[in-house]
Amino acid sequence: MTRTDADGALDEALALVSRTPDTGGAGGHRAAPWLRARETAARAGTSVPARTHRVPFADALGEVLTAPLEALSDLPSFDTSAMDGWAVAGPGPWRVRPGDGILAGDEQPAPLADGEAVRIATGARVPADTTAVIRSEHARASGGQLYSDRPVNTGQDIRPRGQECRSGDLLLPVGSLVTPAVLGLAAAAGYDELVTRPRPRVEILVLGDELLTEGRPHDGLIRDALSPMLGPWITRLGAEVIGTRRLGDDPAGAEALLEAVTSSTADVVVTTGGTASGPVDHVHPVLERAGAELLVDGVAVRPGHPMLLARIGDRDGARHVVGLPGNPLAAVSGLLTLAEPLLRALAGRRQRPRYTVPVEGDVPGHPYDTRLVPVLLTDEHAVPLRYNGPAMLRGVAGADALAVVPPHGARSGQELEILDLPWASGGCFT
Ligand SMILES: Nc1nc2c(c(=O)[nH]1)N[C@H]1C(S)=C(S)[C@@H](COP(=O)(O)OP(=O)(O)OC[C@H]3O[C@@H](n4cnc5c(N)ncnc54)[C@H](O)[C@@H]3O)O[C@H]1N2
Ligand code: MOO
Repeated sequence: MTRTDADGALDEALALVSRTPDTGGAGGHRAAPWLRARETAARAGTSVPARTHRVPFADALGEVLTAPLEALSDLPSFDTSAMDGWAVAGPGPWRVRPGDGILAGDEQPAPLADGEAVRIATGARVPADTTAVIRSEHARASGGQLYSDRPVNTGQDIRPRGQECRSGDLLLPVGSLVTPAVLGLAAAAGYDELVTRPRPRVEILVLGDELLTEGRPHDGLIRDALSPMLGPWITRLGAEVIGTRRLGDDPAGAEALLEAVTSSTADVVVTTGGTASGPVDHVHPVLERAGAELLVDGVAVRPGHPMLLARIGDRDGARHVVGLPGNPLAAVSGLLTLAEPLLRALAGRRQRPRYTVPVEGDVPGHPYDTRLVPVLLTDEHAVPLRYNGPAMLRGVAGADALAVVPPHGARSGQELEILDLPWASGGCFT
């Protein structure tokens, strides 16, 4: 890049379309501070009453429990050998019981007599009156007698019934995220199905006449970069995407948008484009016609400042609309600022813990607004990436996270809040 190019790209990244504080791109409405916008989105989701369903394990993965996970039996449900070796009763040496010994899954074995030993496998039921299990590598059998190489402690290598839990114990509370480990625990505790909160349903509407669905850009037309990106991204945020549709900028597109925001079966309608105040920017007028309440109308963040969040209907039957700006990195900014906290809350999930990382190198800031900048994460630093202009995906496509840069920028080494990208955090089981 020449210096002039770099300056131009930076200006665009900062999107200095408005140099006045507190005005968003959305028709001069007051822009919400970035952090407050995220909190508003989270609160909007929390205010929607939770639904609940009973589903097989595969469908429960990634949802949260709406009923406590209580043990359906003691775990372990019988006194269990923790090692391959010998079950013994009383002090040694011991008489070896003839036969093959006891394997995992066998019926309850006959009790041991005092001074008796029987071969036993890991996971097998220990006979009544067993006082200890001796590992095979610590014992010698010879002439029908068993000898231990080392002192034997009462109870050693026996997992007593109920060691992990008693039947009825609370294993996990309501609100726990169903992870693969939770599925394992639930299976061990005797469950076949789980009672969870259904993931929020999302419909995606991509607005714009200039969008091509295949081939190379030509004649002023560009490829739709958002349809391929948003569905899988929103799925990884823990939602169920019920469809992605493209709508034109003409009156028919506006009517279809009105129909969708007023009667979609989705909990959340995500739109892209049309958030600004251009001649064919339909989102605001349509939301007004739909009687929507604008919860966030512009955010003091670059890129993405015209993003919005609206609610249609009362709390019990509320549907939310997240309006993402059309510029692709601005849309990513809206996803992380509004869609993610809203969807987490609607899914009953905790908001992600906040954390900071020192940034490598100085980062220019916007005079009034927060910036979100794609970064790579090393062991020590967040390294800002180039190609972070609002219309560019080149930076974020190679990024682990976005760094939150406060107004006026950051000095090298300054701690910046980090928003992990869903695939980098690896925290999504969808
Ligand atoms: N007078 C003003 N103009 C603009 C302002 C402003 O404050 N005053 N804000 C600018 C900013 S910042 C953004 S971001 C955009 C937001 O615009 P819209 O949400 O109305 O989006 P569009 O105008 O429809 O598109 C903007 C841009 O993005 C391209 N785009 C749209 N959809 C896609 C897609 N699916 N894939 C790839 N690219 C897409 C579109 O072609 C435009 O280039 O408004 C600025 N203007
Ligand atoms: O620059 Mo705009 O802020 O791309 O959303």
